[in-house]
Amino acid sequence: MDVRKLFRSFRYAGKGFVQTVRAEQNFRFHLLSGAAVLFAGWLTGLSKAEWMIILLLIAGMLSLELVNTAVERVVDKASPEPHPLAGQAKDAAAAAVLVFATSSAVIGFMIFLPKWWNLFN
Ligand SMILES: Nc1ncnc2c1ncn2[C@@H]1O[C@H](COP(=O)(O)OP(=O)(O)OP(=O)(O)O)[C@@H](O)[C@H]1O
Repeated sequence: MDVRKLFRSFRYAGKGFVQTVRAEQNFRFHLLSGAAVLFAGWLTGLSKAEWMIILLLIAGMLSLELVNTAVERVVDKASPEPHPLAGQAKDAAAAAVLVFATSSAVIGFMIFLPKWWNLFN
């Protein structure tokens, strides 16, 4: 196993993460939202299973946003001029983010709302 190659891959991944934080407002929004959900989870108190679901949703959301950014970059490079297929590729990637964000929000409310309800009743 080539350990240097492995570390190089980690470095490239870190670079991609930092570049996306700098360039993409949506990604910064999702990062902040994820941090807010973690804080809310800490305040509310979650079971181990609930923490695993929340962590999976946050990681999934951030990963999808990174892939969406990659699609945008590739499309911009491959098709700088407007083209219906280029538009469809970007719209499909954006739709993937929206589908995951919506289901994550619903699952998040299903976890948090009953706890908050019990807290205030
Ligand atoms: N090369 C293209 N050909 C056809 N339509 C495009 C093209 N580039 C972008 N579009 C259309 O414009 C929309 C917005 O694209 P754009 O790349 O500007 O995304 P954005 O939402 O502004 O992303 P960001 O602000 O994260 O860069 C796309 O979803 C697509 O419908």
